[in-house]
Amino acid sequence: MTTLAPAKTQLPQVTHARNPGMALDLDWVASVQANTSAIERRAASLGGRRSVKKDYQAAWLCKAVSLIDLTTLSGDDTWGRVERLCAKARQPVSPWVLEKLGMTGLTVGAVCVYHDMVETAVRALEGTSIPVAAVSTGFPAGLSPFHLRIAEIGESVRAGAKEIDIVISRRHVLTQNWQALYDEMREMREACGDAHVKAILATGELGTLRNVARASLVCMMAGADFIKTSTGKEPVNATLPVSLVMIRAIRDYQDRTGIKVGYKPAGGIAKAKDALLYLSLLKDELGHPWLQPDLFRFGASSLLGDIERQLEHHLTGHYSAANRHAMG
Ligand SMILES: O=C[C@H](O)COP(=O)(O)O
Repeated sequence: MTTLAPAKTQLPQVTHARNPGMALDLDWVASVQANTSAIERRAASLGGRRSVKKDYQAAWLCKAVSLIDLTTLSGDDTWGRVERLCAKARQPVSPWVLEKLGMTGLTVGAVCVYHDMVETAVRALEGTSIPVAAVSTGFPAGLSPFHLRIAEIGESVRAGAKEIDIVISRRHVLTQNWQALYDEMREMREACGDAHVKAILATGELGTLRNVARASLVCMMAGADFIKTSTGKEPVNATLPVSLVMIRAIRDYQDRTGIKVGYKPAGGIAKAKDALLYLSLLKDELGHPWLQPDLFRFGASSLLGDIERQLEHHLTGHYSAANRHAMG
């Protein structure tokens, strides 16, 4: 695996490239393979290696911050919690860290909340360019009546969400009903209007890596702007093997259509070193264009806390008492 070179200190704004999609190509879907043992071997080889030289680490950790969809998706979310999250999204790391690194204007990629919290988040982020992402469509199971899932997307867009994270019907994948998956995704895409759409595959519930690869492809054909691993609520969420499969599906889709689709691993990514591993994997497999918020996000509720601790350690050589306490 190659190491990451120094990260640029000037951070780009989020722009939203769109995937127009294409007609469902069932022959292409049928031809998709996934060699599980080769994928698992490759994923295992990634874990043990340093992905970023020590000197570049702080800048890359800040880069990772700019790629986070800072998330709260809990049944006990309150408006106050969402407002605090948005304050953190505006200023994710201390000003002295940015000053030391010669950076300005670092924010997270987006704030991700349930539909009910969209208006609060939009208000709390006023004056910034940080988009609000809503998990709509009966998140996390996606089993509410279809017309209600479509209506929920419309409500979230009207409330100000610029990004909609939809969940697919896992049963369409498990029964290999690619037409149904395509039609569902297409209709959800249309309901999003100008909002950016991320398709959550819930890969931990799809059975095989081949199913993950095929579902990725069908969602991209139907116009998903991003494909996302998980809701964070499945027993198994983002993993490296699943990421390899989805990233390679994105690469194949781009090779054939010229269209770049984004990738969002989500669920259980809580360590700074894992974030760097994902960035390194992305650079190896897709190249630099994907290391930007319009083509890559981490869906994460607690990653930022660990990145802050690692930045502090990196820049001062020690952890403060507060951070030692937070680490347990
Ligand atoms: O989409 C984001 C995930 O729900 C976040 O999962 P996490 O709480 O394990 O970081």
